[in-house]
Amino acid sequence: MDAVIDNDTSLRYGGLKMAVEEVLLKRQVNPGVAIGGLVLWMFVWVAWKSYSLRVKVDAVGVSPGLFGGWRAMFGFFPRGNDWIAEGYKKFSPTGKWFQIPSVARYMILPTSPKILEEMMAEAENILSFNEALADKLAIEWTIHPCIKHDRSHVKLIQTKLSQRLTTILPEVMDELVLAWEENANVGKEWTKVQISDMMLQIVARTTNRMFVGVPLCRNQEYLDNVIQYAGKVMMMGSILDCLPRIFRGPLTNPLMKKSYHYAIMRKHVGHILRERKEKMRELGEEWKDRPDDLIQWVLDFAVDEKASSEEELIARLLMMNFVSIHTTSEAILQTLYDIGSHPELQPPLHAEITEILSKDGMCKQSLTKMKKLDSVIRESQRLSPITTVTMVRKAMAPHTFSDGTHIPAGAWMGAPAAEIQRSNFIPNPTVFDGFRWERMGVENQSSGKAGKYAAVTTSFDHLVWGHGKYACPGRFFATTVEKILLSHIIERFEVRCPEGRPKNKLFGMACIADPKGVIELKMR
Ligand code: HEM
Repeated sequence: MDAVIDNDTSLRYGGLKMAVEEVLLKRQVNPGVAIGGLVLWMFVWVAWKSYSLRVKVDAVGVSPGLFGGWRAMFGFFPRGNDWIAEGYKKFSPTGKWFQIPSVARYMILPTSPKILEEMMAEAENILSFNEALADKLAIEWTIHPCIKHDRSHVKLIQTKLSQRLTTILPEVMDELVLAWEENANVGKEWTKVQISDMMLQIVARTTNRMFVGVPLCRNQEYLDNVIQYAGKVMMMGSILDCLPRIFRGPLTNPLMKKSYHYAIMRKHVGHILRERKEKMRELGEEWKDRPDDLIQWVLDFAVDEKASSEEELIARLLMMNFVSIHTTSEAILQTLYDIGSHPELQPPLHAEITEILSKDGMCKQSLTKMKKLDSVIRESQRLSPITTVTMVRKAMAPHTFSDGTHIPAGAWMGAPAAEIQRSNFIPNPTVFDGFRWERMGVENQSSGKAGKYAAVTTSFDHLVWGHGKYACPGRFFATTVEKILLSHIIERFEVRCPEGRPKNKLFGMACIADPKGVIELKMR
């Protein structure tokens, strides 16, 4: 299959090259002049973009001089997070905004909670979350235009997936345990485990038990395909986002072998989609016992012929895998690194988990009762969020905030989430204190505010999932999967990080758990 696609790609390249040469020959344009013109055009395009989107907000990370901002763009990946920390420290005491350069654009960051509230409340046609998300991941190219134009996948998560969470628990549990036992080979001796890749496999398989069921969720080719594709959307999306639109179409396939990944999906789910469609046609509303999985949900949510085409249905399946696998796996990895480097947390966690499971077994109520575990998960995400900037918005129209800050159409803004979460609204904010949220929950029990400190609860102080109407709709599912797997590990194993907590990799606005990090496990 790979070879076919490689041929396909080289044919496409060859075809493209010939077509370009033909046009240049016909118009008698020298190729050198054409390349020079293209470079000049790109230069003018970037200059025009920077000029039209300028805002009266202090910049951080920009060195002095005419091309300071441009030079700074290239420092964004290694230093972007340092700039945000520097800007937040400098400007948050006065509630001012600041901006940092990234390769694709400037990101404007308010520090005042009041402005964040205004930003969140603004209508989608003024400050758009969907446009920002679609641009950031070049979603029309990396996945499919239907994802941008029809947000039914969000509705599907909020309704079908959430309703199914309680009933699916035994299946998720079953798959997690099986996947863990098959991947981790740990006995009574301390055993070193490089956990990152293993966690991706386990989460992908478990998530797909819900999405596509058995046996497909255990098919290695299918799993590798959805894992690899999800990783590529993230990486290639950021590259394509930096380029003018006209380059995105021709470059997507060579960069990410999209047609190869779609072909693998067709191979594994194409026949299931066809069979289900046939049965839907045959039985219509009379088909009462239709399967309760993602494949059926995307079929049920498809409103017309185009939306129920194989291509768009596969795009939805890939999108769901993209939003769930790496995010959830990263969060589990970060929590395991924190638990392993704080051995004092393990006896109370173990006691809580064994007591609850021995009384009630694994069910939704048991997971809700695991307050210590919930607290550790929230604390881990607070200090190691998957992205250090959330609530990103793209201005679709010029907008002036209540403090007089004017934002032109096309400018981008977001909340400096990681810095807000490390600020002084809690004691010792830079220290990892695993049970702080459980204690705060107990203190606030009488006022009925205990839920305020749960891992899934968002606020302007806790932005790991975003906040407001676009907050992550998958956070209930993700936290459920996290709790099941972590409680299984803690119940059976001791965990330690012999070389200290593996350090996070900060890259632009991303915060990634060390993929080479090692933990040690020993059966209790
Ligand atoms: C620990 C795991 C996860 C983390 C940390 C996470 C985080 C986020 C964040 C930060 C956003 C953007 C919100 C904003 O910036 O305002 C988001 C959006 C989103 N997440 Fe998650 N997520 C996780 C798991 C999941 C899962 C498991 C699903 C699906 C089942 C999911 C589905 C989505 C979707 C569809 C959006 C876009 C929402 C929209 O378009 O309105 N996420 N997530």
